[in-house]
Amino acid sequence: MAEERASKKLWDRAAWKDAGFFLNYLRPHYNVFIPALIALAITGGMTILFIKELAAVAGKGIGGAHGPEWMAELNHSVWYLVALISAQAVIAFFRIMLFAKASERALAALRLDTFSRIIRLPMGTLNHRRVGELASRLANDVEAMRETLVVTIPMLIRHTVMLTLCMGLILNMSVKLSLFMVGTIPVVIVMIAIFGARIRKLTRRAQDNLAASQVVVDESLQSIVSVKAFRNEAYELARYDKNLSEYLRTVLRAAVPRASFIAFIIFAFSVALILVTWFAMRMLNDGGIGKEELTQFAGLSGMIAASFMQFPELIAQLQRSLGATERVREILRDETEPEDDNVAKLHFKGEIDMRDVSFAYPTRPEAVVLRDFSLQAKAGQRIALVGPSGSGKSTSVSLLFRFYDPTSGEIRIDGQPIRDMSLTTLRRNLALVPQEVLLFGGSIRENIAYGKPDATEEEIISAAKKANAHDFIAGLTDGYQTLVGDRGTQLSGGQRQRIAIARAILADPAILILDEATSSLDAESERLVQDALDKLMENRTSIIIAHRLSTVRRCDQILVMSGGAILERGTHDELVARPGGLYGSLAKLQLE
Ligand SMILES: Nc1ncnc2c1ncn2[C@@H]1O[C@H](COP(=O)(O)OP(=O)(O)OP(=O)(O)O)[C@@H](O)[C@H]1O
Repeated sequence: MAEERASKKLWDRAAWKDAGFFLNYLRPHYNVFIPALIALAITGGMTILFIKELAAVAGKGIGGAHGPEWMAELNHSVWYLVALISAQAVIAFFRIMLFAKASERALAALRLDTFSRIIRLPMGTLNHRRVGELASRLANDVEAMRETLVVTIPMLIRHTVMLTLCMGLILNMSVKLSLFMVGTIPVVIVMIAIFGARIRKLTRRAQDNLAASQVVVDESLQSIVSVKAFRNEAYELARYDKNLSEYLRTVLRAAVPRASFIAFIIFAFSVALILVTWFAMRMLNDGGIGKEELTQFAGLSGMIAASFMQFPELIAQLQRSLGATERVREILRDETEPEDDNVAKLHFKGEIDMRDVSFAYPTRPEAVVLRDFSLQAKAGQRIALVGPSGSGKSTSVSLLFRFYDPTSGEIRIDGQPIRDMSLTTLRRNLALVPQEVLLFGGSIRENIAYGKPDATEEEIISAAKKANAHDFIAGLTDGYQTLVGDRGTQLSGGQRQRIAIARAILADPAILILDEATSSLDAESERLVQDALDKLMENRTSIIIAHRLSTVRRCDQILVMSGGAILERGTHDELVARPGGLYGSLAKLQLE
């Protein structure tokens, strides 16, 4: 699953090349980032100096130094140590601040860029990629990159500097002892390589299982009403339990190599310690090394071991981050819809001509959803689309918005092919009042102004009045400033619909698409909504995905769809009069 793809080998050159794109975001902050890197190297070096001096003083003291001269030397060393750690603390403060400044700014720019790409992706790509996956890229993958930049890379640099310095210093003290100590390391490296790979693989699988069980939690909580209504709590629990059991099995399987690995590492390090101590004591006995040097050697060796132990985790984190970087990079490479927000405003008359349009969704090219679909509307006409669920009504409308392009045939508005128009001009001339209105978190005012962000207060109120929404809004304590909660749940269906109508009135489109609500409103609410819709449809071309005969009756033309093709077309009276027609039988059913 995702994790499998997320991790990249360190020697994967393509992945590194991909990761290089991030430097473009970091480059503007080099003036801060590079000093931070230098500060990092300096503080790493200071830590080593600190350990070296501390160990030397201890070694000399334990080695038998005493008297006033020694006390003066000791005091001198202590002052030196205090000065050293104070300077280190100050530099560390600035280093962390500088790192945060550079990397957080670069990452914010990357997040903004990524979201701007995602939101401009064409519908086809959005369907293909699934919204949850895209959201997770923005959240998790960029977060993984953040972790790497703010924690992993600084740690890697710090430990590399420290390792190199320590090695240099101990080699300088005693080549023999150093080589003996370093000789124990390859055994540990081989064991890490063998056990580490197996553990990582099993851990990754366990994480996937855990993620799958999390999906069950997310899904069932999102559809909690259905779960409860069907009394399916036990069913969901069983699904969760199944994934959890798989996780448990994998995790426990991973426990065996993990336990062996940890036990072995502890054992191997202890044996190495015994061996090195034995060798060191022999050297001390032979006079090959002094007591002061020996404690220094021990202190620095401790630092080497501590740094060394960090590397496997740091490298694993770097590999995960390389994978995450690649996935973010993929989005940045996806082709987006053109940005043409600054085109001059052009108001259409509203003449629609869809001719012999056929279409299949890019995700399912074998399923033809529209066949030779034709729709002609003069400016100001009302056209109804009726037909069973899945017959292609919504699809034909999404072609008008150019969410997708037809496989064959042509769509023109005011005689111009929409393929040649700017998307902004096209979509600013269209407005959609959907069946189920979801409001954005924000105030009612902002929600109405969504179709025309620069609208004045008067325009907003006038639109709300036409939409029969002003009275109920004015009745709320905060009026137009009332915040609609998570997706506007505190407002009733009819109220939300009237806000959507006000939004469309304000946007003043030449062409209106109306997806009639199927859920029935109470009589009063229905009357208010219908009346608002009638005002909205005045002087505009309207395409109505219709479910009620009352609306259809007054339309200039009705297209009866089935299986992506138009079976019948005409006015209500013409269609009812047609013997054996689908519309006629539907009308009969509804009227009876
Ligand atoms: N994004 C998509 N990707 C692939 N197939 C799709 C997609 N959207 C819809 N379809 C398919 O296209 C066909 C027509 O769907 P469409 O939503 O246009 O029908 P509809 O007449 O509007 O139905 P309803 O009245 O239920 O909304 C259906 O078979 C549907 O499964």
